[in-house]
Amino acid sequence: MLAMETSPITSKKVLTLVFVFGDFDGERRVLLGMKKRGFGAGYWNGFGGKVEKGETILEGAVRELEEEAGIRVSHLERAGMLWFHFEGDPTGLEVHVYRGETFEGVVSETEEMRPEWFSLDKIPFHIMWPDDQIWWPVFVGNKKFCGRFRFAKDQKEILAHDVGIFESLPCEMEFGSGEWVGGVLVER
Ligand SMILES: Nc1ncnc2c1[nH]c(=O)n2[C@H]1C[C@H](O)[C@@H](COP(=O)(O)OP(=O)(O)OP(=O)(O)O)O1
Repeated sequence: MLAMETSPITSKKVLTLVFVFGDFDGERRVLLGMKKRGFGAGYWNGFGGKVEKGETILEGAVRELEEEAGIRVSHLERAGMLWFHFEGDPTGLEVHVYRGETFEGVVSETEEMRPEWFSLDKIPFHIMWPDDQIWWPVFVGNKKFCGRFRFAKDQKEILAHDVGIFESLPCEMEFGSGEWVGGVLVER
């Protein structure tokens, strides 16, 4: 067991993260975007960002997808929640993960993201946030999940994490309490 926090979390930012899936002649692919600027630049990721005042988290997810990839989804399914804490930073990140299947519009490069479809057996984990490969199998397995990750100050090394599979969301897991189980996937 690893202690959950060594520096306290006193505030949080709420963010969204959207993955759109598609079938290409029987091959299942996911749309990822290369982040071109700002936080997470240089990583492939889903699409998303901060939820703005006056919008719901779902509305924020739909807006960010359109702003970053040029496409509009009519339905997003809630898939999971991720919490991130960087050593020494009192602001934690609460990320709401969604999956989409159908969309309108043409996938387009934007100022923030360069989108590309990836076959599910060729996900570029080595150029993604290091936590992604931990929760990804649960996510693509269509299970609802929640995960907590404590990163070192360098924002690269994961010091502790805890990922759980749940019947429904929100999950019975909290950001700032309990113990984080180092490197273990916990079925709850
Ligand atoms: N560790 C990790 N793994 C996977 N995905 C993420 C993280 N940390 C993250 O923040 N994310 C995701 C969550 C969001 O989708 C983006 C970050 O959003 P950001 O670019 O900061 O928000 P915007 O509102 O688009 O920012 P600006 O418009 O101010 O540039 O990464």
